[in-house]
Amino acid sequence: MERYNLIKEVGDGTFGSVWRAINKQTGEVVAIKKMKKKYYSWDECVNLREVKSLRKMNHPNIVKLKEVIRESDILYFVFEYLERNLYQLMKDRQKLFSEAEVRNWCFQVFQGLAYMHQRGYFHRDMKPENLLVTKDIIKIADFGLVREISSQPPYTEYVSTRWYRAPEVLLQSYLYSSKVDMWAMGAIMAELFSLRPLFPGVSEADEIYKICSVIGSPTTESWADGLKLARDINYQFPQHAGVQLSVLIPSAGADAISLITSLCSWDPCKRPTASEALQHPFFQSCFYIPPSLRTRAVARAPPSAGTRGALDLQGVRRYSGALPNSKLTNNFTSPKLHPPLASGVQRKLDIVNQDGIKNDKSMKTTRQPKYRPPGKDSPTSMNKGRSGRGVLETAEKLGNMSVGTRRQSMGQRPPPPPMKTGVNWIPESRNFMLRSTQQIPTGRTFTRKVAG
Ligand SMILES: Nc1ncnc2c1ncn2[C@@H]1O[C@H](COP(=O)(O)OP(=O)(O)OP(=O)(O)O)[C@@H](O)[C@H]1O
Repeated sequence: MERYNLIKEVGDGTFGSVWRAINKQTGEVVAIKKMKKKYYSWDECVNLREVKSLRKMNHPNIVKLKEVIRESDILYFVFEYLERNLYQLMKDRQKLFSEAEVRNWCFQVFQGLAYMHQRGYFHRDMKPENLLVTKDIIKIADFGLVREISSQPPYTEYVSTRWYRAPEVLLQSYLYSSKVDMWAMGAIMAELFSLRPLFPGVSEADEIYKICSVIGSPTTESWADGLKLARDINYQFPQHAGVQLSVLIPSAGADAISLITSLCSWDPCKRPTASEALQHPFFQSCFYIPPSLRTRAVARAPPSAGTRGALDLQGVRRYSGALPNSKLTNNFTSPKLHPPLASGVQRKLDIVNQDGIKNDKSMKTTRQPKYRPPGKDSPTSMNKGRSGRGVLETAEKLGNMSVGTRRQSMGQRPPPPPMKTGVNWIPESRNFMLRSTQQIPTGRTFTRKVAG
């Protein structure tokens, strides 16, 4: 760690604090995540999901893990640095993003997701804070909860941040899939358009209530498996007709509404895959630029979601035309805006901003209340879903609360050193190496609050 100068703490997550740092040798700016838990052997470290999955991923829209360092039983991840996360961008925003901006970001994120899912992983904690942005480029970060698709269910940890949590996870299905990331993307897309969360539940039960209020309660047609899942735990969905998303998100065009609708389908099977989403008409004006061409492209066009200006790039493939399925149809029927949806949400943010200034004021935009997303439901970030709670307890909790509450490039590297205690390494795909340091001071703690 003596190779790095730590500049400033830029994030404080469940598992670690993140610092902006500079590599003294190369001058490169990096992000260093100092894990909160202690690691007493390398074996423990290499088995971490974040390490195992990120080692295998090399994609322009997935944050690069450059190096892993273990020193004095503290584990540090060295990532490429990105300027801001999407939540920070939205929080500071005074006017709505243009559709072109939303399209460009989403196109890139879906490319990252398509790559990840095709490589056999799903993220499980997609949220604006985990999408990092530098200029036009957006990358998926935080692989702490990533899962191998081939891993055997049941998945007993209760994952993801509430507002972006898929209904099957809320209902504690043992069998969820990469489609949980697609649900989250629907919610994130809507939020990018409106600068307010689509399903801002204040509890798990309220989360389901909010979802029902917006997309209408599930039916046999829309999610037969979900009704069965609910029956199995003795849970009754609150009954709502739903609203027109186009009314709720007036700044989104018809194609965007169609894609959000499709992503936020009750039934995971009815949500498009990431690759299918890339083919949606919403992205008709986007051009896929293969990663190998992106360095060349970057000087002339946004790197991942090319605009028409990128047409002359060699090797550019155009996605166009509608998907040949009915999943993309907006099938909302009720024009009635449910009262909770109109009320908005008031939250407080208590976090250090980019300039290191602690901000605990209520966040407000000119158009709607600013907000602070919830943390995960437990301090450890994962609730032990079924292991700590029986299904009856879960149903009771959901029932009681819903009814009546209204419901990261390194230069030349030496060959990989042997992995042993006290030796640091860099993932194989990016070469390994190790040093030692003590430079990261004990992390300060920032608290986040959700007001009211
Ligand atoms: N590569 C990076 N470049 C710049 N900032 C980063 C980087 N990685 C993380 N951050 C910042 O640190 C925050 C927390 O990082 P991260 O999500 O990896 O930590 P975590 O402990 O896993 O958090 P969580 O509570 O979401 O699980 C991010 O929201 C982001 O603002």
